[in-house]
Amino acid sequence: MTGSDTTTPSGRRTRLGVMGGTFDPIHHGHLVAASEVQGWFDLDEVVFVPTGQPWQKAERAVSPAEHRYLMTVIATAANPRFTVSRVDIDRRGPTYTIDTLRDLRAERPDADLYFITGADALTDIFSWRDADELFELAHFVGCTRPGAEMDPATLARIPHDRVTMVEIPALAISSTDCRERQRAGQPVWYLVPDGVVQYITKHGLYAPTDH
Ligand SMILES: Nc1ncnc2c1ncn2[C@@H]1O[C@H](COP(=O)(O)OP(=O)(O)OP(=O)(O)O)[C@@H](O)[C@H]1O
Ligand SMILES: O=C(O)c1ccc[n+]([C@@H]2O[C@H](COP(=O)([O-])O)[C@@H](O)[C@H]2O)c1
Repeated sequence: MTGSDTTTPSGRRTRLGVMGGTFDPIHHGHLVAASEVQGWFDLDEVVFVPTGQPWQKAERAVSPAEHRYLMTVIATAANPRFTVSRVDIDRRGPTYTIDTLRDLRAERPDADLYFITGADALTDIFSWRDADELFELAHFVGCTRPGAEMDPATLARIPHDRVTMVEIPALAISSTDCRERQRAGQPVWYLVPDGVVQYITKHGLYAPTDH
């Protein structure tokens, strides 16, 4: 190993977790998953990357990117290892993870990338753009959550040294559930960080008429 590619005090390459999501809104399931994977792989940093245009969610209205970006900043602000990137929201057009990983690699050539995703999202990975190339750019970490186990046939198609499944504490929270609760006037306290509850209220997100 040469001096130019070692950037941590221990001499190993930097490990950068990448947590991509629509985050409409970000919730404690996302934060626990990122925190667990950070510890599991001893990641130096986890960068949260809100999607610009999530093309596979085109059938439903998604909140404006700036709202989703700011809620992600609020939710991650207290953790010194968590950061937020604008690469996907500042790129025009549909968001593809292949572009996310290329952009982050250009920004951080010193780092090994670990893309963190839910098992449900990982099950669909061969429908993503340039799927086979994704595994050359990052190690994939699939988080299982209740009701979202990984399809074994899909798992078998991923190069075995480029994917790890991690069982995280069961947090059956989804953004869909948070939006529906807010629309129904039910509390979202403790499902999302306090600052995100306040942001949702302040900006009138997920109002009853807003579907
Ligand atoms: N409770 C959870 N535990 C672990 N991973 C999760 C959890 N909720 C979401 N994820 C994962 O986080 C990533 C980003 O998720 P996303 O922003 O789409 O949230 P979501 O709750 O699945 O949203 P929606 O209900 O709107 O589809 C995805 O890879 C998803 O699988
Ligand atoms: O690259 C693709 O074609 C692709 C298709 C669907 C989802 N993704 C990524 O998967 C992550 C989770 O997406 P989502 O829609 O479940 O929030 C997020 O980073 C998306 O950009 C990527």
